[in-house]
Amino acid sequence: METSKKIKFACAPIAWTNDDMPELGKENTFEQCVSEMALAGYSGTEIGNKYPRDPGTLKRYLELRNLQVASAWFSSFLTTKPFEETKQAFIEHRDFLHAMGAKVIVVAEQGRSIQGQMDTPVFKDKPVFTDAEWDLLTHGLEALGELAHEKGMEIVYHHHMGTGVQTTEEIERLMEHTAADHVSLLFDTGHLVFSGENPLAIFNKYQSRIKHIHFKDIREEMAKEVKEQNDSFLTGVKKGVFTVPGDGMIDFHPIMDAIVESGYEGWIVVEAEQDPAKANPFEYALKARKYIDELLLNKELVN
Ligand SMILES: O=C1C[C@@H](O)[C@H](O)[C@@H](O)C1=O
Ligand SMILES: [Co+2]
Repeated sequence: METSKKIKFACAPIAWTNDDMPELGKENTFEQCVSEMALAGYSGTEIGNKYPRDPGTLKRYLELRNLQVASAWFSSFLTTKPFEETKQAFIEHRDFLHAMGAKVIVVAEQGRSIQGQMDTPVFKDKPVFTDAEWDLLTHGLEALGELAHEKGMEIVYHHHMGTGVQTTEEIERLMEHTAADHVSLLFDTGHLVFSGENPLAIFNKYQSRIKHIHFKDIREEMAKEVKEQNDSFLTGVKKGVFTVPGDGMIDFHPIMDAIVESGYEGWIVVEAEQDPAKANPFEYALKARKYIDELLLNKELVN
């Protein structure tokens, strides 16, 4: 089997410092984070709160370590705020990512999201969008897609636990009601399996629209406990629901095979948020890199 060299591997800073819960990893510095990513064998990074926001400064730190910017998260509020507010914030984010050389912009709708609420049960109380909210979301995303095109970029929509686009049906509705050339999809293995979806089926169905990938694994017992005990998303993260690929219940072999066979070109980002005091980020980044190398074994590299 052949692997395009155009698949690149990145690491997300969330394993070092968690932007959703800044107390997790507050002792870890930006320079430690990017140095350890590079040392573990990754060629890219996403962007966290501790990263310098000035493109020139950030480039200098990253170039020293041969790291590129894969992308960065953007929270949209298309269902709950006037479009202009999301638009202005999006343009600022787009321009920063463009200056950093990224090609895709991660977008996740946060209208009525419970992903940041410490005490709201993630399985019981996730939002379910009304028809009117779906219209606001799909039309707004298409408009953001057009704004991204102005800079030769794409938006990649991040389905996410505790939001209005989490389940297979919700992802399908989003894909069916948005134009393929305006709205692409981010494929996050951890969120799909945590939610009870079939990641391989989603990948196979939407491979032509998937332009960014997050790899994370699930500790099965913890996921079960979060559901049974009505925990929030953040409590789940603290308990250790997520871990790096190869350390949990997901078999990444058929997933990697499907990605390679599809001719995917872009980033695969190892993004496994857990408490850095319990799971040393450098150790886990290395572990994931080793597992990915095993997944790619016997796959011939071509240009
Ligand atoms: O891509 C992501 C960004 C994080 O902030 C988020 O909570 C995490 O779960 C994720 O998948
Ligand atoms: Co993700």
